[in-house]
Amino acid sequence: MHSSSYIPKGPGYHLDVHKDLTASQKAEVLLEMQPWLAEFKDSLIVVKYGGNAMINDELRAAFAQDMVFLRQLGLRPVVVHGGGPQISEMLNTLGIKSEFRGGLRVTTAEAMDVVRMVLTGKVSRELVGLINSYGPYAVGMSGEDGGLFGAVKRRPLVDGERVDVGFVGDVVSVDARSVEDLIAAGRIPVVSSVAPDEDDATQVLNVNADTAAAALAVALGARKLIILTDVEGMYANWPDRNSLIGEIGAETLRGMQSKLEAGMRPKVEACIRAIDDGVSQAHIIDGRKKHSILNEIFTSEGIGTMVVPGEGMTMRRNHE
Ligand SMILES: Nc1ncnc2c1ncn2[C@@H]1O[C@H](COP(=O)(O)OP(=O)(O)O)[C@@H](O)[C@H]1O
Ligand SMILES: CC(=O)N[C@@H](CCC(=O)OP(=O)(O)O)C(=O)O
Repeated sequence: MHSSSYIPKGPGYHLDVHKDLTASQKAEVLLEMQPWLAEFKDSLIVVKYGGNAMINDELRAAFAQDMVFLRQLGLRPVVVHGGGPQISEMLNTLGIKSEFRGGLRVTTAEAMDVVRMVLTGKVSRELVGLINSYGPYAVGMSGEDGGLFGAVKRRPLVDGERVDVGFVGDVVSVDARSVEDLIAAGRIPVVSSVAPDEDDATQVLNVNADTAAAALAVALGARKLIILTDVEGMYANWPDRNSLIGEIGAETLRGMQSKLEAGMRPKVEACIRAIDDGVSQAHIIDGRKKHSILNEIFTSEGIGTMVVPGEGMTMRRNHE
């Protein structure tokens, strides 16, 4: 059960939250949205919601509300979710050991069952339920449904060597028709990153959710890919907090790729892949801040790190 103090259900709720603003200040806030609403109305936006950004009920509720709000404003959000910490917790409870290599979970057959159960059976169900508590739009599906994803086994480079990480896949084909059908019906598709193995129809593979989100954004011809995570964005000199990147060209980012630490690596790879294949903006933003996605889309200064085609880099000043 969620406490009623933070679930903004009724129209009266916001009156209390914004009691310190005058009527004209409230109107100013709404009006700042106007040019961005004109720009992004009807836009298809793929949002990657990471496990580390799902850390409490309040954040999860705010995210669900944002998805419904975007949909009601006429945008077309599609959610691809992760659930790494939730998978680790379940593996731990079941006494199954798991480790990461090159940012990917080494996935045994036994662990794969748990990955599928947690992502499709638990995280997806909870997210769909929460979104639908604000408006009945969300429909959950996995990369296995309607032939959405096809994947092949992935062998990442770790310290210059190819390593076997088990049943881990990379998406190599996307048939987005099932997702497009849902969008056309006014739904918010909520996709979990499990995909059938193209080399063995009886096997499913564990796909990093950043990778899956990028592949889907490309296949749908999305206007934006937005990756929510547990940092403010990408830092040029991690962990120097004064080095938060505001905007960066994909070519410049490509040159920084080899020096990146785990965690950020799949996100940067996903952003570059999306931009290379026609998505015009990819963002890494802070999922620990409530409604960060609204700040990204509807304010002039935006939030977090934006990746665009080409070269160059500007830093983000005056961030919190
Ligand atoms: N250059 C960087 N900028 C920001 N974060 C970085 C960087 N390099 C590594 N990281 C790490 O990446 C983490 C985000 O990845 P991860 O924990 O896998 O998130 P998620 O669960 O949202 O997918 C950050 O919390 C941070 O520790
Ligand atoms: C291959 C691989 O590592 N898969 C991820 C899938 C979930 C995921 O990506 O979750 P986050 O977005 O929360 O990190 C895993 O098993 O944790």
